[in-house]
Amino acid sequence: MRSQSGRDDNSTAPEPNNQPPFHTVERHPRTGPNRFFAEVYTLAILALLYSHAQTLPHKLSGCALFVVNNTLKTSKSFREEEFPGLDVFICTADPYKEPPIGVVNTALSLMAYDYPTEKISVYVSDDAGSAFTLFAFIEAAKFASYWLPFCRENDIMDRSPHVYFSSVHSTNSDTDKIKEMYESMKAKVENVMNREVSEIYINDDEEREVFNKWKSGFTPQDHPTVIQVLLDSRHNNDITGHFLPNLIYVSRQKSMTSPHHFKAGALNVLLRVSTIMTNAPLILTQDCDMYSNDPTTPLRILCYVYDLAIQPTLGFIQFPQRFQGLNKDTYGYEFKHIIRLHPRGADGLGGAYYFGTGTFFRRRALGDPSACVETGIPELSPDYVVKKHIKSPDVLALAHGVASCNYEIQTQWGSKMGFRYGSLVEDLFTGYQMHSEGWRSIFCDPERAAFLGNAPINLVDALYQWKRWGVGLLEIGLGYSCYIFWTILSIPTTIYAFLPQLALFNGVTVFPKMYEPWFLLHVFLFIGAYGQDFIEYVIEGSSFRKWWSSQRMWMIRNLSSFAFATAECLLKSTGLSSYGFIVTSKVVDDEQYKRYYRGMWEIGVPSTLLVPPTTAAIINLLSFIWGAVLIFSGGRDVGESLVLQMVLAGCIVLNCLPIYEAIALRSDHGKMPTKLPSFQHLSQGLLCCNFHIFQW
Ligand SMILES: O=c1ccn([C@@H]2O[C@H](COP(=O)(O)OP(=O)(O)O[C@H]3O[C@H](CO)[C@@H](O)[C@H](O)[C@H]3O)[C@@H](O)[C@H]2O)c(=O)[nH]1
Ligand SMILES: [Mn+2]
Repeated sequence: MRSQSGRDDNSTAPEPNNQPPFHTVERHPRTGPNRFFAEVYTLAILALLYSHAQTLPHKLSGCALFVVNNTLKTSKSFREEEFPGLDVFICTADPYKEPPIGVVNTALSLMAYDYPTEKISVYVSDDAGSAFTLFAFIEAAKFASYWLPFCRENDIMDRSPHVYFSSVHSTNSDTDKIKEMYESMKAKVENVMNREVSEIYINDDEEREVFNKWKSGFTPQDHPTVIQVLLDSRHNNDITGHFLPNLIYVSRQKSMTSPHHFKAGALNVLLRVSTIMTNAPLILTQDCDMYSNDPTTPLRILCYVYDLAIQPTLGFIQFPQRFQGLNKDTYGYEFKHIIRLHPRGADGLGGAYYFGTGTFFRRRALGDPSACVETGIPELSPDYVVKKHIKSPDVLALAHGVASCNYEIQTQWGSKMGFRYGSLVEDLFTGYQMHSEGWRSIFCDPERAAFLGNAPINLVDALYQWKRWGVGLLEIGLGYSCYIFWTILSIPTTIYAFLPQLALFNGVTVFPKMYEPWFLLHVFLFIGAYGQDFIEYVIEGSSFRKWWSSQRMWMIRNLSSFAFATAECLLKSTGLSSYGFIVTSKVVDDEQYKRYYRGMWEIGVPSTLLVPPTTAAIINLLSFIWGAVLIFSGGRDVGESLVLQMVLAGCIVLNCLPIYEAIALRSDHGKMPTKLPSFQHLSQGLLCCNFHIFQW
C-alpha cells in the first residue's frame, strides 16, 4: 500500500452517536452453490483435457462472494458544511456522434444533484474542440439557473431535462414554461449545428472573443487550449438566489505531433485543471451519455467515504453502467454478468473494476502530481487549498499550461499517476493498476440505477465497440481478470463454428458417439455453462429473451469483434497496423429506433465485421441440412455418431436466425447490404464445401 501523508479532506467523519452503521457487508447467498459449481466445472474441464478433446468455449462466471449494501439512514448525521467538494468530469469527443444537446442533458442532471451546489464543479472535456459544444454549454449555463431550482422545488427524480420531459410528468404553468425554455434551448443548440456559431448567436464581447479562437487553422486534431468558466459558484446565482455549481468547458491543446492518449489523456488534463481550480477531494468520471438517474447518489458515496475502517485504502466507488430503453435487448447490453454479478464477486476480492463511467474517485488515490520532481507546481497537490478565484488570470494561466499537449512529456502521467495509458480500455487498466498499488474499490448497485446511458442500436456500432474492448483487453495482457480471456476465446469459438460443420459435410465424426462415456461429459459442459448463465440471468430478474440475446451476442462477438481484435493485435505486434479509439455513436435515428424496439437487427451498412458471422450462418445452415440428409439415409449409427455436431450446428443456426432474416426476408434500410464483402468469402466457403462434398 502506498503511504498516505497529510490530512485527508474526507477524514472528518461525523461522530457515530450510536447511529446505525453507514453500510454493512454481507456474504452473497449464492456463494456456496457458485463455488461448488465452479469446482465441479473445473474438474469436468480437466477431464475433457484429459480425454484429449478440444477445448469447449465456456463462459467464465464469477463467484459472487460478498455484497456491500449501503444505507442512507445515517445521512442526517452529516452537516452540509462538512460535505467534501465534488469535481465532476464529463468527456465528449465528437459533436456529430455525441450530439451536444445530449452532453448538456448529462451535465444538467449532474449539476442538479441533491448536494450543496456550491461544492459541485462540472468540468466538460471536449476532445473535438467543437465550437458547437461550447455554444451548447453557454446556453446550458443560462438554462441551469431555471432548471436547478425547478428540480429542487418540485423534488423531481429525473434531472436530465430530456428524460423528464419525455416521461409522464405533472403539468402546470411552471412546467409548461420550463419545458418551453428547454425546447427553445434545444432548438438553438441543434440549429447551430447546421451552420456555424455566427454573429446572430453571440451575445457579448466576451463570447465573441472566445469564438474568435475558432477562426484560422483550428481543427479537432490541432488547436490551442480553450478553457472557459461558464458558471462560477461564487458569483452566479440561480433565479431564486441559490448558488449555482461551477461549470467549466475545457478543450485541451491538440497537436498532430503529440500523442493525446484518447479518453485517458482527456481525463488527466481535467485532473490537473481541476486541481488548480477547485481541487475537490472527490471526483466523478462520466461518459457524455450517462446521465444521473438518482439525485441522491453523492450521499450514498459519503457512506463509504466516511467509514474510517475502509477509508485509508479506499480508491474508488463504482456504479454499474446501466442502459435505458433496452426493451428486447437485441444486442445483449444488459450485461448482467459483467456489470452486476462479477463486480459483486470482485467486491469480495479487493474491489470491483473501474468501468470508465459512474465512478467516484478519491483524488489522492490518483496520485500526487506536485510530488513529481519535474513539475514542482504546489498548486497540483491533492492537499492544496484553493483560495484564488476560479477566473483569476493566475489560475487560468496555470490551467492553460497544464492542459498543453507537451505538458506530460517526461512525467509519470499515465504510467504511475492519473488515468493510465497503454490500453483502449483505459478504465479497466487504471483500476487494475490502482488495485495492484493496494487501493481497493467498492461496488455500489442500488435498485434505482444511479446512472443510465445509451447502448448502440445498430449491430455494426456494437461490433466496433466490442472490437475496441477486445483490443484493449489484449493490450492489458494476461494478468488481470477473466475478461482478458474473452478476446482469446474467439479462436476456439471460430474453430467450433466451422470445423465440426465442415467435418459434417464429409460425414466425419469429431465428437464422441452417443453411447460413449465422454459423450456425457460434453453434454454436461454444454448444459452446465449455458444452464448456469441462464439461471443467474433469471434469478437476477431478467427475461428469457434477454438471456437469449446475451448468449447470441456472445457468439457473434467472438466470431467477429474479438476475432478481428486478436488479428489486429497480432498485426500491431508485427508493426503492420495501428489502432485508435472509435467513438460509439449516440445519435438516435427514429426509424432505426422503431426497428430496434421491435427487436429487429439493424445492419444497413456494409462492414468486414459482418463477414465471419454471415459466413458461419450459411455454412452452419447448409451443414445442418446436409447432416440431416446423411442421418436420414445412413440410419441410427450415423445419427448416433453425428448427434453432437448436429446439436452444435442447430444451435448456431438458431442463433443466426436474424442473419437469415436480414439477408433474405427484409426490405427495410436495416437489412443486410447486398454489397457485403462476405459474399466473395461466402462463395469461397461454398466452393470449399462443394469440394468436400464431392470428395465424399
Ligand atoms: O479520444 C477520446 C475518445 C473518447 N472519449 C470519450 O470517452 C467516452 C467513452 O466513449 P464511447 O465511445 O462512449 O465508448 P464506450 O465503448 O461506450 O465506453 C466504454 O468503454 C470505454 C473504454 O473503451 C470507457 O472509457 C468508457 O467509460 C466505457 O463506457 C465518451 O464520453 C467519449 O466522448 C474522449 O473523451 N476522447
Ligand atoms: Mn459509451
